[in-house]
Amino acid sequence: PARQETATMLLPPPSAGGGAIPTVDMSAPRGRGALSRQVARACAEQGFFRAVNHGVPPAGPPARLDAATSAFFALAAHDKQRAGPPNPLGYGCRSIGFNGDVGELEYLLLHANPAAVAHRASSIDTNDPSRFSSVVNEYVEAVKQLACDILDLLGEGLGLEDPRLFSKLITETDSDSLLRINHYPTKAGSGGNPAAGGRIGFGEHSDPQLLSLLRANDVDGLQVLLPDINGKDTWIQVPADSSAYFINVGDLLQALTNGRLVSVRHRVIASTCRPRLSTIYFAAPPLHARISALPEMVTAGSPPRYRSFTWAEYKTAMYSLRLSHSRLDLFHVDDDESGNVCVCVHDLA
Ligand SMILES: C=C1C[C@]23C[C@@]1(O)CC[C@H]2[C@@]12CC[C@H](O)[C@@](C)(C(=O)O1)[C@H]2[C@@H]3C(=O)O
Ligand SMILES: O=C(O)CCC(=O)C(=O)O
Ligand SMILES: [Fe+2]
Repeated sequence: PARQETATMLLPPPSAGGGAIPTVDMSAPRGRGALSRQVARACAEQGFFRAVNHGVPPAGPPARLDAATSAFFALAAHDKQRAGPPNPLGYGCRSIGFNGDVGELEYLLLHANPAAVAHRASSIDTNDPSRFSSVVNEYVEAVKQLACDILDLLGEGLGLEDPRLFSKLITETDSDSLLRINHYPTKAGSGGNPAAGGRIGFGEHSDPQLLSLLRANDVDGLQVLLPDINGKDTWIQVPADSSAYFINVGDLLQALTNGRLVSVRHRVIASTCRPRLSTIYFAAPPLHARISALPEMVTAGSPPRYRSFTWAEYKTAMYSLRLSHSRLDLFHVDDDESGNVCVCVHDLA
């Protein structure tokens, strides 16, 4: 079996990432066309970018959510456990998913719809659950708007017949989007010594959904796996920036675009001296949404790479697998099959 990273393993130093990670100014200083091409290019080449001037005021919903979630993580362990164990939603500590993955973190995983948030809030903030719900809901609204803007830019940049197709998937009332808040505490006893060694905070993986929008405090730790100039995959350190959103392509966007956009692998190395707090919005379609390559993304030279599946089917597969599994591979069509489909598409054109 493949060797799994353990929570205490020492890791080779990552490369400094400043140059390799694209920054996108969402205020479109060079116009919307240039912006949509830049977003599409970053998602095709790196599957990852840093969004600045994104229009979500840091002192507004993000600050209120950070205050509410920090107050929760500061509670005594038995009070936090009222919101757990994760099923997979709820409060979790160290254990990730159902298949034995662990990391040096605790977290809250919430369904992003208001009814689900209200249901959970009573076990998270026993004093004022409705305040907790409204803080989460206003954050979700703000970040969903940003997700829609980015998905529309992608639709335009890729030249889709319906450029709103991606954003429509996440604005459906039964969309399956999630909000995750991760807290990586410092290691007790390390004495704030940064040389104490890297610990796996959140192991290597790709995000299964369409698009993820991550905001974190000023503590480093996020790394993305990108090819270096010789094409060798290398872990790149993402410098912390609490004023930015870090955007990554998820597996579903890779499947819909027939591999034009890439679902980037990433991980978190927990700092030994300062706690990291990160919040990730995973934009997802409804469970019944069917995912297959868009006709614009299929050509004679680029036949369908993945067989069609629903988001519900994909979720069932993903929950049966370890975090590091490349789960999209399960849906890969073999070369013979894709050759046949390609002939059909060509004939119909
Ligand atoms: C080990 C697992 C945790 C995870 C479900 C899975 O079986 C494989 C995918 C994992 C992941 C990674 C991105 C997100 O943090 C997450 C919420 C998701 O949708 O897929 C987690 C899942 C989880 O923690 O439940
Ligand atoms: O906590 C982070 O900074 C990233 C975690 C992550 O990749 C995830 O929750 O899917
Ligand atoms: Fe992730």
